[in-house]
Amino acid sequence: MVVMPRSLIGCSALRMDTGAVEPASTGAIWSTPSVEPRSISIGKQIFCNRSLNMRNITAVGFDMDYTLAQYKPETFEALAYHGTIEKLVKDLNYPEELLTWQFDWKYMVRGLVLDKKRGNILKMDRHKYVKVAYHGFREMSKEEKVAAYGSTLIRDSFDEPDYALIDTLFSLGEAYLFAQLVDFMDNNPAKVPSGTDYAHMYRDVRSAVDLCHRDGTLKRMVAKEPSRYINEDLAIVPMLQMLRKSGRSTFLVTNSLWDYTDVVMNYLCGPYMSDVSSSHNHKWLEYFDVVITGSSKPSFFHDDNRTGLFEVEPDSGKLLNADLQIGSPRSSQHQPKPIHKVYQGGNVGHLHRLLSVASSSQILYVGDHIYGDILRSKKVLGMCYSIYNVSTLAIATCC
Ligand SMILES: Nc1nc2c(ncn2[C@@H]2O[C@H](COP(=O)(O)O)[C@@H](O)[C@H]2O)c(=O)[nH]1
Ligand SMILES: [Mg+2]
Repeated sequence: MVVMPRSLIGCSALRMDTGAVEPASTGAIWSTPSVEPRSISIGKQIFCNRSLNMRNITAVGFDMDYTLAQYKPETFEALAYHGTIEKLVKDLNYPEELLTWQFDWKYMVRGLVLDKKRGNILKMDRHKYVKVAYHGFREMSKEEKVAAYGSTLIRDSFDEPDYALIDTLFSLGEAYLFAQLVDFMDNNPAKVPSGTDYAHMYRDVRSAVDLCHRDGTLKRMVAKEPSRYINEDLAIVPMLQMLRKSGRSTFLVTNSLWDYTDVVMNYLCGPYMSDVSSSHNHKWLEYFDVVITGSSKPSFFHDDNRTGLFEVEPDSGKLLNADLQIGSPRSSQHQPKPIHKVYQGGNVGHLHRLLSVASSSQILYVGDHIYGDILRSKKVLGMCYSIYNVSTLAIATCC
């Protein structure tokens, strides 16, 4: 029997496995405590909002970061948090005392919304009614909430540019830092750079976080010691093997670039590979038919996306022009699969050709990002999409 990888089950499973005890003061404010004790651990429960006939699925694909690779928030998000503070202090003139701040990785959860202008953190229901609102770390009264967000009849869109959605686990650190900065500015207005308001602080945090992802602050550290930042998951390889044995193609589409993807996937598939010591061991590629790195999701899923596709030479990382046949694939029988399997860029049309699938409805894609991985693809293409680790729930499939 193949066990569902922990990475595809939900982050609460991950927390339980670490043995961490939830402090009463944190983590609970955004969620309703469960009334009954569960006899089955959350890591083994399966949730779904509709069924999917796997008989129609010929290719199953995965996102990498926070889908196959479950980062340890206590180390990975803390790294991002401290890296961001360093940039705020060194490059953007924030006071040095920020360097002593600590990050509570259990405090924020996905699904929250930041009100950039007012410095508030909101939890709302599906009708966009603000249920819980904090200004920094202070809970707002009902009167304050009504004054800011109106009565039940008037709804804001709660969207960009005035609001930011905390919709990936990558955003937990920046949401926490934003709340800290709001409190800090309220209490020490003279200590923040002049002309700064809440929205300005949010922009500073966002650009510092963005830089941490781009300049190697995070990826260099993960590459040095993957086990410190990523949970080992022994169920990933058997799951991929099971899918391939069933005759389905498997693929990876990630926004990470090749060098980092290779590090992370080597680590995740490492226990199943004979020689993980070699940095040029790309044995993990045998578990996939196609690997697309630097995919720039969500635009990867736009049907009008004209981003070029490159072949990646795995040993050197060199990019070569990819020579794919033009035209749409007609049927899976007539299209020989290309022999190269690592690519950068491209779009969903290239993916179809590489997999030799004629229709998006034959593809199941598993991702963690509700907008980047799921909504975009489903809305634009009608691809068969699946979310496995949405918040602490697990599986939602939609065709
Ligand atoms: N430049 C930025 N990159 C970011 C940010 N948040 C996450 N990331 C990077 O995106 C990919 C996600 O890959 P996927 O496998 O989930 O498609 C990974 O490399 C992250 O480091 C950001 O704010 N800015
Ligand atoms: Mg991801």
